[in-house]
Amino acid sequence: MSEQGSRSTSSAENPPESGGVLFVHAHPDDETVATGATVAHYASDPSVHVTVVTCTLGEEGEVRVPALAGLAAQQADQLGGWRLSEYRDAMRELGVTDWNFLGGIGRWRDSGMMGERTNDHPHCFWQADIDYAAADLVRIVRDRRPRVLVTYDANGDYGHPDHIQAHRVAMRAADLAADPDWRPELGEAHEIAKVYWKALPKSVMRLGFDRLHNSTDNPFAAVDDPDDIPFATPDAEISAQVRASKESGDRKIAAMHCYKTQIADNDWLWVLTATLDDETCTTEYYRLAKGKKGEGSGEHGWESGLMG
Ligand SMILES: CC(=O)N[C@H]1[C@@H](O[C@@H]2[C@H](O)[C@H](O)[C@@H](O)[C@H](O)[C@H]2O)O[C@H](CO)[C@@H](O)[C@@H]1O
Ligand SMILES: [Zn+2]
Repeated sequence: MSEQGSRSTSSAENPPESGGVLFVHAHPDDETVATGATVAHYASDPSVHVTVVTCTLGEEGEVRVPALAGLAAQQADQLGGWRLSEYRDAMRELGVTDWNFLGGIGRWRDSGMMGERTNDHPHCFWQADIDYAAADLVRIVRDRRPRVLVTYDANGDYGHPDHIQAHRVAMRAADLAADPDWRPELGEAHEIAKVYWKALPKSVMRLGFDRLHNSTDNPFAAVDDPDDIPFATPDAEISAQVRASKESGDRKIAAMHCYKTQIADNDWLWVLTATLDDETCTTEYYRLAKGKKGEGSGEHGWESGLMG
């Protein structure tokens, strides 16, 4: 039994070098919104062990359910516990049993948006020493021995401090886990074969940008040209396109519905989901940051999965 979740298979059923995939995310809901269809896809594959590590409880988040407003950080400061319950429901919808919080539940606090006073909180993730925080992830890597790691790029996708820190800690842990001379008491060294960063192709960004143009809750309302949106990736730099099955897509949507405090019923994410076809919503993209690209196909030679 891992610290918080329970491993779906014992190491005997899940030999160390089998196709394990480790997702490292910053807040409860990122694993679903950013990679939920991919997580559900592999969680349904008996030959792949899925491990999710989330770095904070999301204590500084907004509360988009009026009746729960009192949970906010500036009031009862109980949002972290509430988001933990949302997270556990979402894990169930995605079919993930091996879920974990970095360093244990509550170890690292949500840092708030870049530049906010909360970035200085002594227990926030943005203040974490990288090697110190990475040690807990090395322990998980050396125990689960995944073939693939998925996290964010160096900008943390969109520049949130916890996302940037999740990238730094995940990449550092991948390096340290492979070094047999580094903290051998944390387990036998293990080298992760492939590292992917979640990515959004510019072509998909443009499609979403146009569809959101008339939405009342449009986070990109001030942007004139989708090419000015910094976190989209040129299609040619994308390595993998994971087209999830309808079942995995349905699991992603069900998991998104678990996060009522973060994704309100009128949220732009639902507007986008409603206006795009199912396949666009449940197709997720990745850039290969380390390792050998598997066989690709189509116009861009994209891989269709991560485990090749
Ligand atoms: C998707 C994600 O990473 N969400 C973070 C983010 O949430 C944003 C924040 O509440 C901001 O104030 C809002 O304007 C914006 O709409 C939200 O996406 O930052 C939160 C605080 O660190 C974090 O809890 C949330 O998970
Ligand atoms: Zn986040």
